[in-house]
Amino acid sequence: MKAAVITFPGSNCDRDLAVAFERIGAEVVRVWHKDAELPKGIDIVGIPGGFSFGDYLRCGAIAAQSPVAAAVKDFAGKGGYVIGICNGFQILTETGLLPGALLRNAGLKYVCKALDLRVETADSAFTSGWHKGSLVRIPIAHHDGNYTIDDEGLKRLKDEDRIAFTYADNPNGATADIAGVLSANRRVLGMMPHPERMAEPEHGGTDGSVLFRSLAATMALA
Ligand SMILES: NC(=O)CC[C@H](N)C(=O)O
Repeated sequence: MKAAVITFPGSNCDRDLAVAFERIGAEVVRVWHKDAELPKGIDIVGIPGGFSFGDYLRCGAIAAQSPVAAAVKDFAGKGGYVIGICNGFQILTETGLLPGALLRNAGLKYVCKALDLRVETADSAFTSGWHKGSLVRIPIAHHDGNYTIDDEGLKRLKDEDRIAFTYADNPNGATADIAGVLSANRRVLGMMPHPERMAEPEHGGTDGSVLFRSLAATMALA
């Protein structure tokens, strides 16, 4: 399995995401935001958390205009797997690869804590290691995590079983408690919580590692 991890000016979880991929045996190639092409032969792109371009304009808006974003759109358009975590999720909504938008937290404060998520579907390469309804503990760290989508978009996500995770106790005002969503082909995941920060016993828990192990199992079968 070969993973590309992208770094933007202001990314701060790129190394952590690379380590999480390496722990499942993946070869990781680091990609700079100015690269207009992704490395050959990759199975998945990881867009890490952080504060790309200082969160100016809107979180993820400038990153979504970078040369690498066009390459990621092309990769996803051909059925490639992409995971965007936190700022990565914000970037994926800004590119249009995922629906909805991440607005300022309802409480207007940066929230940084571990909390419980409910796995809403096990039908994806990212969540197949859990059961629908599993409760998992994974941390959040954001000020713009208030996932917002109109009624029609929400209905579509529900009808197509594309809500990956919800918050057990909504920390940011997100529509329908949504913490993570899948693309229509189920190969692009965006999520505000950080599975790479809860992936080793030293992190205080290993629930996040299930996501990476699910991916490894899918890739092994491919
Ligand atoms: N941890 C992160 O990726 C932060 C995301 C984003 N910049 C926010 O604060 O909302």
